Amino acid sequence: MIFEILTSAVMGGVFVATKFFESGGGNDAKKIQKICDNTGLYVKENGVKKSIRIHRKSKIEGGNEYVFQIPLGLSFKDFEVKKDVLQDGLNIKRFVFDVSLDDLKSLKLNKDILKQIQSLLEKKKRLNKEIDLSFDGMLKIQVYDEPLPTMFPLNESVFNKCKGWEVPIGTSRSEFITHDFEKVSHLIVAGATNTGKSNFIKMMITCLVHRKPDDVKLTIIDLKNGLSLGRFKDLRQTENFAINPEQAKEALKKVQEQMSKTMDYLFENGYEDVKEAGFKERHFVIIDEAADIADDKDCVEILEDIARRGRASGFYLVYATQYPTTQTVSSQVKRNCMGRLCFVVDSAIASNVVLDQSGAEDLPLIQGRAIYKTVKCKTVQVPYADNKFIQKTIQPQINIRSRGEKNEQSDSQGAENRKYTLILEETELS
Ligand SMILES: Nc1ncnc2c1ncn2[C@@H]1O[C@H](COP(=O)(O)OP(=O)(O)OP(=O)(O)O)[C@@H](O)[C@H]1O
Repeated sequence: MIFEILTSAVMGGVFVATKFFESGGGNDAKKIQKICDNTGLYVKENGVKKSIRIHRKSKIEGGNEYVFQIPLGLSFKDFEVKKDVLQDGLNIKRFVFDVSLDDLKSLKLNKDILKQIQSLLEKKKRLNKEIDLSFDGMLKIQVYDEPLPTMFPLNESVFNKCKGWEVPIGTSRSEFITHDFEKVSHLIVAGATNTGKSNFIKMMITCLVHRKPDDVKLTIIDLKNGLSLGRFKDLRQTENFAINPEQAKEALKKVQEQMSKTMDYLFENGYEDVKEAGFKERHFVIIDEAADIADDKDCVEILEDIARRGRASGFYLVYATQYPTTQTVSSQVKRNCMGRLCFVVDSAIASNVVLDQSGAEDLPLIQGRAIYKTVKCKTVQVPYADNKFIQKTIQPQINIRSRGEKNEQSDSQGAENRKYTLILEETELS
């Protein structure tokens, strides 16, 4: 009996110690204050040193949030630029006992119990905390016990989490995040080369045609020579497909005409927008590498028009670029695109163009890692869309066209002829 009480007490102690060390021994706040002091993040007033002061600590999913008052004379930016120093400081030479409740339950109450506990205690892991900083009059530092996953594979269950006109954006540390085009009609997607923009667009199109096969219409402008989005060209939902600036201009003109007709209809019938009119259809205008048409005045004017009038008429813009500058993302487009998804960029200036704040230049070099912003910024890992999964998912939506038609048809055309038509492939026998 005494033996059982003693071992239970030891096991309980191990578990409590594990949790205590995992949460930073309860002293991450003190550690943050110390790091700030050591790195010069304090002021001197009349010879008296003034450091950051802890205001509140609260539990958040996956970690803790610490709220600090910062002394007059320091700015949020001063702390933001020291993010790496703070994060490394919290992780320096720290080990935790990686012992879960299940591990403890697996212990057997016999004479080997001490050996079993010893082997559990040897099961150590290095701390790998990540932090996020924000400011709302107070400095908020979120300390997460685990880093974000570096891979979030796309599968059908990810699509099933979306409702209405939502598409997956990714997972943050605490939640699955979607973008709802009915709430925020237009989206800018930016990031340096090879960071995951095209993957996001492919994933988004696959989701839309899978979830809304009869209601979604697509204009796809793939200025990466059609290489990245070519597999969507023959979807029955694709009304326009362009691979160069001339074709892009043609496609955009058609979209603008359609949009104007819809606006006229809404006006003549006294509707405020397509939602009120009960229209189910939504038309997505998707441009991958928009910088290539950013100096074409006609194209830019149409894009600005879509960004301005598209919400009411059900035309949604997805504007992706590798080069976010004030020249490639016009102020009109930007003002009307309240959704932003920014992968790592090369400078704080580029981050500012997309997000109106720095931060995306400091993202880790992990493909698919991005900052998503509508109102607040959230760091996410975007789902990775395997081409085989995409192909399998979109296959039922692909029109089969005759070989002759395939050769004849210019890349930007064919929408009207192709819509809802099944044209069988010619064979030697036909
Ligand atoms: N969400 C993701 N998770 C994991 N890996 C990804 C993710 N997105 C992209 N990748 C990887 O990164 C590679 C480049 O992705 P992608 O083609 O989307 O980049 P990009 O930003 O469009 O590049 P570029 O502008 O140069 O065309 C992909 O081939 C894939 O291996």
